[in-house]
Amino acid sequence: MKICCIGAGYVGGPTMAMIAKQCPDIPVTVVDINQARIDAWNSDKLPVFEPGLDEVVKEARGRNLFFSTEVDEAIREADMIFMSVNTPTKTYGVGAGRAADLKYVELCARRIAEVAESDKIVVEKSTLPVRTAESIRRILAGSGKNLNFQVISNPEFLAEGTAVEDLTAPDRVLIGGEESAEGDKAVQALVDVYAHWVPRERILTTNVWSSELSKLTANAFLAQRISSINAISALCEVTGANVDEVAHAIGRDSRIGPKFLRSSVGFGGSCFQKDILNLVYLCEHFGLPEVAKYWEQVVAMNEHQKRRFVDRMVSTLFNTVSGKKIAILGFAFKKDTNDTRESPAISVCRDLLEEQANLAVYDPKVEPATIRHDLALAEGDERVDICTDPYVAIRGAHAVAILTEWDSFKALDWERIYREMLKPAFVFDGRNILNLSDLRKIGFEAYGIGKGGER
Ligand SMILES: NC(=O)c1ccc[n+]([C@@H]2O[C@H](COP(=O)([O-])OP(=O)(O)OC[C@H]3O[C@@H](n4cnc5c(N)ncnc54)[C@H](O)[C@@H]3O)[C@@H](O)[C@H]2O)c1
Ligand SMILES: O=c1ccn([C@@H]2O[C@H](COP(=O)(O)OP(=O)(O)O[C@H]3O[C@H](CO)[C@@H](O)[C@H](O)[C@H]3O)[C@@H](O)[C@H]2O)c(=O)[nH]1
Repeated sequence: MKICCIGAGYVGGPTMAMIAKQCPDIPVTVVDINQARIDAWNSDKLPVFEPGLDEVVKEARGRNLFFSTEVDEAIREADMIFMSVNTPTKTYGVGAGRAADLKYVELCARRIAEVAESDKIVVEKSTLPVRTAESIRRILAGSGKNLNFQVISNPEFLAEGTAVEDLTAPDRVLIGGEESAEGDKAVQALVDVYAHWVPRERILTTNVWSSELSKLTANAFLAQRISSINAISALCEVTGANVDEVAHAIGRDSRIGPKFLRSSVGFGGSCFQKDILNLVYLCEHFGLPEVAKYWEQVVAMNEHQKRRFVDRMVSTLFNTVSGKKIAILGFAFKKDTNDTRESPAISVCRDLLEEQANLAVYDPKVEPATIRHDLALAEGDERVDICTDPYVAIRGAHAVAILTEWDSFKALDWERIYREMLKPAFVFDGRNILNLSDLRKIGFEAYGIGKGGER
């Protein structure tokens, strides 16, 4: 058995590194058209920051894990091909702003159809709309070759920042296949790969459509929990209730459970918004407008939460931030990642710039070039200073906004920060990681999400 994975991104790289680590008997080649990315995977500075990933890659790379740009060769040699390419929201034409753009997936399928010389199991690892396997099958069948192509679905549930942990001990692995003898054989081949380290009872097998739909559904449910608690946070702020206490109290009900109830400035990341919009589009496509509207509200509430955070900052800062220095702590969409895709920090910073604030941004892992790109800053734009030291970012600022829950922010010397800020010194904790009453004792005017301000 030989494995190839097309797409060496946040999913392809870590998942294949884990398979290679756990299955030393299986050669795994990860290919990508992006030469710089492949070079980085072959270097000491991996393109993806994930705790524990360096060790996993170092153990397997060169032994049975390879990164390459030789896409055709890897396809030809493999028995099983994972498609782990990006599936962003479509920005043009029919379904723009909602539907998933499947052009990269289709290109992969066409490439496989063109160069394959033997039977292949094609695994959908990318997140795809339900029934994509049908299109892939048709494209593969169009090759006119007398080969057996089995298309199975194996969505990935890892979260960034905990990818290695999630891949080492997944809650479940989901594999969906065609309901036929050939389909069962293909599913079994992938079950055998995961069974190297995942307990058999955690490997779920379903039909292919259930598997595809379960991925979108899982993300919709997860994001819905955040939007639900964030909706309640707005009510907490005007009533004197504390959203952390409410979350704790409801989470103790075993039917609700305590996880994923952290109120925040809003959810980010490359998946939640994209996947919900994809679900919304599918519902509309299948003539279910009420269902579409229901899920769309999860995204609308998230937009509202981000905007509400900025509005609260501006109104608290005497209704203007024009010309004021605001320190931004954290730019990644969550801690322990250098990924900024759909990070709430992007919209918060853009809105503050719109209000003519000057920003000093510090993030321990995000590259300055990424921040400049995300904020669409022109060369020499002096409104945003990207700092490598949090104390420099905060010195002389009117306010600090915490936008990512990096642990290091809790350990900062807040007494020193208070001394070095303008007074009154405001803290807006968009992640509820700081103890507001301690900050108030120091002298700060401190605000959290879902908590009243200085009283
Ligand atoms: N990021 C996550 O945490 C996460 C988790 C679960 C599922 N997913 C899903 O996994 C898929 C991949 O996500 P990602 O975050 O890894 O994306 P990514 O953008 O980091 O990586 C995708 C890679 O595919 C490459 N690629 C695109 N077309 C190609 C082609 N024709 N041939 C070779 N390489 C090609 C790109 O160059 C890129 O490096 C998406 O469908 C996403 O929704 C992502
Ligand atoms: O209680 C919470 C939990 C998360 N978040 C935010 O929600 C976003 C997403 O976080 P998380 O889900 O942990 O990270 P992702 O890497 O986006 O992972 C999600 O998206 C992936 C891609 O589809 C799935 O594989 C994962 O299962 C799913 O958790 C981040 O901005 C978090 O800060 C909150 O605001 N409150």
